[in-house]
Amino acid sequence: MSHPVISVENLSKAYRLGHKEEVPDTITGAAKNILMAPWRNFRHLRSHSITDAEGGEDDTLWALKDVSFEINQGDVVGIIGRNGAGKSTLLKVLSRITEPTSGRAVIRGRVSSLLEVGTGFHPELSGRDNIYMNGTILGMTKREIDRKFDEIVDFSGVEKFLDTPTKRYSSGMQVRLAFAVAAHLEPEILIVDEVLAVGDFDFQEKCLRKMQDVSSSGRTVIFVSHNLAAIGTLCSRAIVLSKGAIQASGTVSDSIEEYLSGSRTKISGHSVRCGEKQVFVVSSEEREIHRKCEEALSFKLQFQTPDPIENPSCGFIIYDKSNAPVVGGSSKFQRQSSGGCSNTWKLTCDLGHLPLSPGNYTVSIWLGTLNHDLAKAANFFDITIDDTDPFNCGFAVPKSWGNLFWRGNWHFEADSIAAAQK
Ligand SMILES: Nc1ncnc2c1ncn2[C@@H]1O[C@H](COP(=O)(O)OP(=O)(O)OP(=O)(O)O)[C@@H](O)[C@H]1O
Repeated sequence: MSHPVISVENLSKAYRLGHKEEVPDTITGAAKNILMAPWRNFRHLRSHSITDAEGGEDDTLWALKDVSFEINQGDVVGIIGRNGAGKSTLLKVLSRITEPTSGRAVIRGRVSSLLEVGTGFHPELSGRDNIYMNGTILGMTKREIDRKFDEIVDFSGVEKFLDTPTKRYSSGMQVRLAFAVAAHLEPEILIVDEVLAVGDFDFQEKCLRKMQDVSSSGRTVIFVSHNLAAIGTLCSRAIVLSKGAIQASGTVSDSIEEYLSGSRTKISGHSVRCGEKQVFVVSSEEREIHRKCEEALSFKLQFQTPDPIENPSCGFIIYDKSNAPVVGGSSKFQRQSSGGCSNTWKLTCDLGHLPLSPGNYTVSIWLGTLNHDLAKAANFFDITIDDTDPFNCGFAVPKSWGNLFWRGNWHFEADSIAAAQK
């Protein structure tokens, strides 16, 4: 049976605003940090009591506030949250790069982490020396590192620069080597912060595959990313952080749903499962569209797919309150798509001046390619048409007309011949 390898209890981390904490950018610095921790904590307690005595903590920012969770051996856990939610701070505490202000994180196993660019490398040492230094810190013998060395170099693609100090590497090269080192040195727990933001598509793919390999060999992976589709593909569960606290924790699908629904920017979203572990994330800019009759109607979607797709297509059906379809359309039937290949797409669908009668409607959407279905989402967003007198004539459109009203061109002519014959 799997047992907890990480137990986080009431973990909090405060930063003083305007007093940027020095975060070590090398493993040696991190080791020094750990040795200095008791002294810093003592200083922190003193400064806290001084601040309290002065009656204010206004300059304190809680990057993490009372966070508790457990992670079992073999779990692959995604950490998601908006910018500034505390994700990187949590990973830094788990990697012992920074000390918590209160609470604790108990880690059982050898941790290897890929945090911010440059963390974990000594800038003056060559790529080669950094590989050996990291392996040694992880408790590996020289022979063990020798065995992994070629694989690391091959994965990172920095062979030509192995004897160059890493401070001369581009940020992309540093991340490539750092990920290769972190993932190949057989850690029991692999912690990775947003590796997918750097590097080209092939490298991102390679990283995801490597993390999958690490997890399938029973190791624990903790992975921070803003790429929700990648989190869905890789992780078995997810934790959502919001303003330093846990907003949700559970299955990836539920957590992503919760994350998208809690958005301050009013982005609504659905994560739709297709296949075993694949999560397809779709978000719309508005959850409720309010329009006047015949006012131009459009909707915008963003979607991420686990694998890149070509020629995406979108369809929609608008339903009335009794769930009867009113009208639908599809870019596939109109053979309108986009060239290119990507796993992140933005779409604007312009419906023009659709003459919907006043009332409430729901919209379901379909996404796919010209040849395949990818996902369907019912009740994706609502449309409310909220004026009752589109003709501006003092009469409401009767419900009995149905869900569409029509603005025809009416030509009346007095039929004078017929009138004369009477
Ligand atoms: N070394 C530091 N000194 C002072 N404040 C910090 C420090 N590191 C982080 N913070 C603050 O703590 C909060 C949480 O930051 P953190 O980097 O953990 O967020 P995040 O969720 O990783 O964000 P992002 O998605 O943008 O990377 C932010 O308000 C940030 O400004």
